[in-house]
Amino acid sequence: MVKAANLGFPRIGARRELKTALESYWKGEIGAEALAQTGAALRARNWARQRDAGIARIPSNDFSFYDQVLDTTLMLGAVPPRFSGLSGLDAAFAMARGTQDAPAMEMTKWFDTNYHYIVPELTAQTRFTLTGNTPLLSYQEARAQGIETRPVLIGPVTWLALAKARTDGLAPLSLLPQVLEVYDAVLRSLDAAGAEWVQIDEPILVRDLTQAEDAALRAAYARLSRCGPKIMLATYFGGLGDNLELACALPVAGLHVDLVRAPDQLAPLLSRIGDRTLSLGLIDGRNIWRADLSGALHAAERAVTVLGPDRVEIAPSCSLLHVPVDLDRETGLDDETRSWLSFAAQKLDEVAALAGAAQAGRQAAAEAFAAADAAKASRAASPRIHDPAVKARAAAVTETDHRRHSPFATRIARQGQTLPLPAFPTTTIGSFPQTAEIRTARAAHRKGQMGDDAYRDFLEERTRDCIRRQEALGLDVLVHGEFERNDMVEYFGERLSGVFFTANGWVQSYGSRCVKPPVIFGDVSRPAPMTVGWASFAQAQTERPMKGMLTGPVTILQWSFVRDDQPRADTCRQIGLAIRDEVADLERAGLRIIQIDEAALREGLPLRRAERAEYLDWAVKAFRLAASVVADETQIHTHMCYSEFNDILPAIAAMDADVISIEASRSDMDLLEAFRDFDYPNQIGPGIWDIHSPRVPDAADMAELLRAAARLIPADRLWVNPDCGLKTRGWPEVETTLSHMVEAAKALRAETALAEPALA
Ligand SMILES: Nc1nc2c(c(=O)[nH]1)N[C@@H](CNc1ccc(C(=O)N[C@@H](CCC(=O)N[C@@H](CCC(=O)N[C@@H](CCC(=O)O)C(=O)O)C(=O)O)C(=O)O)cc1)CN2
Ligand code: MET
Ligand SMILES: [Zn+2]
Repeated sequence: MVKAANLGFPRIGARRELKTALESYWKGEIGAEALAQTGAALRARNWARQRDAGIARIPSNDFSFYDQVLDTTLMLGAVPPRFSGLSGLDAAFAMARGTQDAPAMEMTKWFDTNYHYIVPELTAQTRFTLTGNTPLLSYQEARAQGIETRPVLIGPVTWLALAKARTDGLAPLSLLPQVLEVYDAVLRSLDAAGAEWVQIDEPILVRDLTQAEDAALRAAYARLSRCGPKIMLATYFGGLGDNLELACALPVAGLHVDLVRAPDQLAPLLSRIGDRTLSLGLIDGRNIWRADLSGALHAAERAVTVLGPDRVEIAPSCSLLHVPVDLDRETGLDDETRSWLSFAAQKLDEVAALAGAAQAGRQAAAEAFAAADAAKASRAASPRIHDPAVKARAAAVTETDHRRHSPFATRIARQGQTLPLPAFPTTTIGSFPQTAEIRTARAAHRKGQMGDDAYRDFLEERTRDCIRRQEALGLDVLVHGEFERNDMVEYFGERLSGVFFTANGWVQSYGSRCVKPPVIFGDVSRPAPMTVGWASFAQAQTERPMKGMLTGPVTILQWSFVRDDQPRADTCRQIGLAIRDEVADLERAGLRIIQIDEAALREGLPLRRAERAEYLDWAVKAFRLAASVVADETQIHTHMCYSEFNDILPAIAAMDADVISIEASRSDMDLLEAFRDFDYPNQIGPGIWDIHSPRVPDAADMAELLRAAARLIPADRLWVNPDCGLKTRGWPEVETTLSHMVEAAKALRAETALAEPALA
């Protein structure tokens, strides 16, 4: 029988119950017991919901209180010594968030998603021991509720490939044998407990593999296949490509493949899969469009014809972690829009309908198929999607639209005249604390309990206060604080045509932090200025330069759910034009510095090297299209966080921003080596404060980071700033740390004896 399967379900909860519980626990408002209960209730609800939807292969161990990669690190006992003495959840939270004595572990993006994982740290001293068998506990917990599950583990080779060695010359993969000891024990314990299958995720199989990774995969599965449970080896976020032979040679009982991103791999798989079970990832786990069930059924039927029904599973393309929980909570959408959409809960129904139809024909799920066909027809024809004026403008874009008037050297000299700044100028990345007071006021305004005038007065008051505090701290380039914004992408999504937003479409980004990605469904344009009012208001409050603050086209694209009926490059160019209009209006309003954040540029990089040049070409062009409208005197900044920059430096240089701020503190400025090696020509602000940790660094720490930076980058090109915006932090730590940061900048100015011209 064709089985309906799932690879993972969102754990944050339809009402973000986990977020609330975690943040209350961290504040000391609830105890460990209450937090554990919230977790258990979410797991129970998710298992029951999947069973009720008709899912036969239900995942367990897909839950995490913070991050599943971190949980794997804990399971392996690979806890860095600075966290020793802590155990269980408190160890996990200390590793993820840092403590005053122990800086947090690094955090970075999970493949090409906006989900962040905690990077495993390995040294020559790292030893592996099974510590806390959560896969087993979770399997038994579900079983006690009468639900048979397929435990999920991150594969040992992917875990090692994502790890970072802290000992020179240590190759993480050389530790595979020790790691496999632990996996071996876990799998045997699951076997003894009665688990027939386990799901092991090896998404690195969709990347270009090194020879060492290839060999590690062969060694790992030769061993793990002998531990008892049948292994469903899961790959996702792309096609197997030239790793297809390898994947089909591994001695596993089943293989899961992503047929949304790589539909063409079905044919070669059917001829090479041998006697394995094939799990068809046909329902998009990365987007929120209702599936084209009829199209998907063709693929499913081909597989059933070749393999027979017992060796076919139907599944989402990847874990449903990356989509919101339940469309039923979106009561504000019109019927047409709603008919186009599917969130995690609806995707379970789609999987079940497709499995039913693959087994017994489409009449077995006639209603679901009729609704899917109708939605497809309506999206193809809807006049709300196509705007001829936007298409014409995008088609008329020329090469010169992507170019600043003069090269960087000329621009920076002109900017120096109109914008006198000291050496090591200090600034922040944009947002200041989004306090409960601000969120409550926004919620009240949204519900109509606070009028427009009162809300504006309140925000003006907060903005003025923020500017006064920055002046008092002695910062050189100020920001308005972004208090009017719920999120740096959602705010723009709410103001652009061709985009709609949801009320509860939350997706986990890291830890307790969630985002509500806008939905780009049609041609994009800017009906009216989006930020000019707030930027002008802010500039009017101070003599110092104020940065206009925008989110760039690539980041808006990457952090939204995007229409799948035209190339992403085309959508991105339309957004680029909308932001260009905003940049022009900000300059006209008197802003001399404009920051265009491209935090997601690296994240959008295709996982396969062969596809990267094309992406970087259109992504950089969209940024330049947005930025190049200004005069030489106007300084363009950009900002990126959580990025491995090494492989995209030419593209970053090609963006030609006058100043870039980057996340660098958790990696101790390692990142800057790449900028030095590439001879990056423009100005850089390497972050010297890890703002994702509650830890408050002192001035000496930050000065030390600046000295490290100054050894790599000429001092007259360095800026001083945090890693990222300060929205998640509280005011006391912000004021203390920024005063330390200003002190560190002054220390460096004194040491390097660069002349410090007075502020205009
Ligand atoms: N889209 C996006 N992706 C990103 C980032 C980012 O800033 N944005 N930053 C990087 C790291 N990721 C992050 C993701 C989220 C947050 C974050 O702070 N998220 C907030 C939610 C932001 C938001 O949308 N806030 C809304 C809604 C807030 C809310 O929950 N309101 C309550 C009511 C509040 C009250 O009464 O107190 C409700 O609606 O129920 C607002 O301010 O208006 C959170 O999880 O807490 C930070 C970083 C990478 N990816
Ligand atoms: C995730 S990048 C954040 C940039 C934004 N300007 C902020 O400061 O919050
Ligand atoms: Zn950032």
